[in-house]
Amino acid sequence: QTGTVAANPEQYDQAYICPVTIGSQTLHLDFDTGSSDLWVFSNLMPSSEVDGQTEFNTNSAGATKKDGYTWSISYGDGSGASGVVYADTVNVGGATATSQAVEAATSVSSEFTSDTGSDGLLGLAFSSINQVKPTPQTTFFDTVKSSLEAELFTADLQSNGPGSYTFGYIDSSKYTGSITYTAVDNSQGFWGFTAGGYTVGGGGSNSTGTIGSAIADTGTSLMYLPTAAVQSYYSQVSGSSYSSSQGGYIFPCSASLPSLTVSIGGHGFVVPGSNFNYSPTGSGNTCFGGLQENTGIGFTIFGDVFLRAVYAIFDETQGSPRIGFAAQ
Ligand SMILES: O=C([C@@H]1CCCNC1)N1CCCCC1
Repeated sequence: QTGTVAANPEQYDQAYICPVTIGSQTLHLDFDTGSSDLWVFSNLMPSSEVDGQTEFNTNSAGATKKDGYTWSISYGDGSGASGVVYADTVNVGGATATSQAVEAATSVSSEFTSDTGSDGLLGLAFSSINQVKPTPQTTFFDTVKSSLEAELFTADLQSNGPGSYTFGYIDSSKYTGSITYTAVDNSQGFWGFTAGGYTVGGGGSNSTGTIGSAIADTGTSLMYLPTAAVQSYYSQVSGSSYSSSQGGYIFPCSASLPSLTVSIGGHGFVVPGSNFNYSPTGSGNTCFGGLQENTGIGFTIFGDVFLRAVYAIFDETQGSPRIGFAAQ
């Protein structure tokens, strides 16, 4: 089988929301290659924590409670959720898991309550970091992958308009040129890979550094690189500065933004300058940068700002996982 589902950006491309059928309900979930739990708003939650989201009905005929199973997850951005576990049928654009662990929230943090466009998350990292106790559950991809035409999924994220995720096949209309594959280190449960040198701007203003180990995270809005690369980038942006009040680099919204070329698997991938204007700060006609420092996170994260510039293939067809990128 295969699946194809639209990936709809929230405001400022903050996250990408996809329709998922669970039993007879359709919920709109944030697909996240940086975590491994499929969790949903549910009827078990206090109404004070729900602001218009669709609630998974744990009393529906097809939902089977997994007695004694609980979950609790904390994300790097400080948000979190917790609850209990059911099994139900989950259909993502035609790819169907007949008995998928659906983690029904009993409580969510304020960040999720106020994210009114999302009814929960669908984790696409590795099942080794699933947070269900006493027994970790498989991700949707792990549950269905043996039934897929090919054991892979792809992400085509667009700015301000629908992109798509596919399960089981590569859509050759989504990219140009060839796909460059590189090995994945999943020892920490993420789609980890090694990135090489970077160049700011097309004018050969070459950097000397390399980026090193990184993760591909569709659930992270921005791109977080080592300080040297980030300072090198913003040194080419007139009027840019680090704002402690805004929590990152900002610049005049009228600034000209250079591209950033990153070498992965020996191929240079160009992120256009426009990708680095993330959103207005709300003051002084300044804008918040889509490229920020990775200090304090513990990871270099290739989030949506980077992923919008490529077609990404999350591939387990070779036995060992690999990730592929192609220009789009
Ligand atoms: O919790 C997260 C992110 C938060 C946003 C959604 N994706 C997961 N981390 C980033 C990857 C390393 C561990 C922390």
